[in-house]
Amino acid sequence: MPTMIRLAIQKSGRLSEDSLNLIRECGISFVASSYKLKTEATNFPLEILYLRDDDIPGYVQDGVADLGIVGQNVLVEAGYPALEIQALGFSKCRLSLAVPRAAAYDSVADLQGMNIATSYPAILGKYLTERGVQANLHTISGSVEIAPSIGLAEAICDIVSSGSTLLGNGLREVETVFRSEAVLIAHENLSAEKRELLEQLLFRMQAVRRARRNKYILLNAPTASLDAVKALLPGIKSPTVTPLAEEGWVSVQSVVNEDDFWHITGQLKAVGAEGILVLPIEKMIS
Ligand SMILES: Nc1ncnc2c1ncn2[C@@H]1O[C@H](COP(=O)(O)OP(=O)(O)OP(=O)(O)O)[C@@H](O)[C@H]1O
Ligand SMILES: O=P(O)(O)OC[C@H]1O[C@H](OP(=O)(O)OP(=O)(O)O)[C@H](O)[C@@H]1O
Ligand SMILES: [Mg+2]
Repeated sequence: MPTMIRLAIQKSGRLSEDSLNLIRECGISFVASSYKLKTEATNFPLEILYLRDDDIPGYVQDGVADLGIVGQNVLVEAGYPALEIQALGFSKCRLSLAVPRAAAYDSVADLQGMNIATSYPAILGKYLTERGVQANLHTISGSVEIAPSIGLAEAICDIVSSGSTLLGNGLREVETVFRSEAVLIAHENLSAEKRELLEQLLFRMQAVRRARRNKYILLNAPTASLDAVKALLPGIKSPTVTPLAEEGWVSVQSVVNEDDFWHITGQLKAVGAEGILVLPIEKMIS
């Protein structure tokens, strides 16, 4: 039987959709069903396991799964940070300490002796110890933000993204303990065949991620402005320039980084560019 590589992803939750999208954008097809907890891809030797995210680091550490997609918060809390091989750029969030809105708070030293509710006792314990603070950590597995209002704790440490859960529960963020995003993790001793499959997957993931960070840009410019346009659009090697049917004009095609895009577009217009079109890129291979 040909070698298959086994990837564990979250069954349902904050990581699920982006994990499935990433696999699909890598050109891997499979039938996902909410009942089947294991599927095989039809066009790549990949088996997908759908699990609770907390279980994924342990399964990959033990080699039950070869690969996994999980938040760094869960990976570090489980004690296996060394399994990380690639940050994936989604599910970005932070683990923060928060106190009731009206509570006085100057510095982390104010947490000395307090009861703090969290689902991340290992990360929080290390953070407090490094700062010489001793607190009583109460480990709860969810709805942590409720703890102060029901008298369970005076502070909490939980995941924050927009901050609306804190706001809705009368809490204010006072310290960032840890920053997290989704990562690809791998078992440390993969066979040579599985390592080769991992390399192929990483190559595809990098092409997808580079494509997401860049846009394809097409524009018309007066030939007299070409040097100024070229200086703004370095492209992968250099921009493609073709003459237009109208004398004295050229069409320019290039790739721009999403972060620089609006800034560069303004400058292109200022040097005479017209008819600027911007298109998404599906894959980008260097
Ligand atoms: N609000 C958020 N914004 C961005 N990322 C988040 C947010 N909340 C959680 N995450 C990230 O997504 C991961 C999964 O979050 P989720 O809330 O789905 O976990 P869960 O409830 O523990 O799921 P499971 O049922 O699989 O145990 C978290 O560990 C974190 O890395
Ligand atoms: O800062 P915000 O944007 O409000 O996000 C933070 C909330 O998101 C997560 O919970 P989620 O909604 O995933 O529910 P869960 O507790 O069931 O995991 C996390 O546990 C926080 O409660
Ligand atoms: Mg979980």
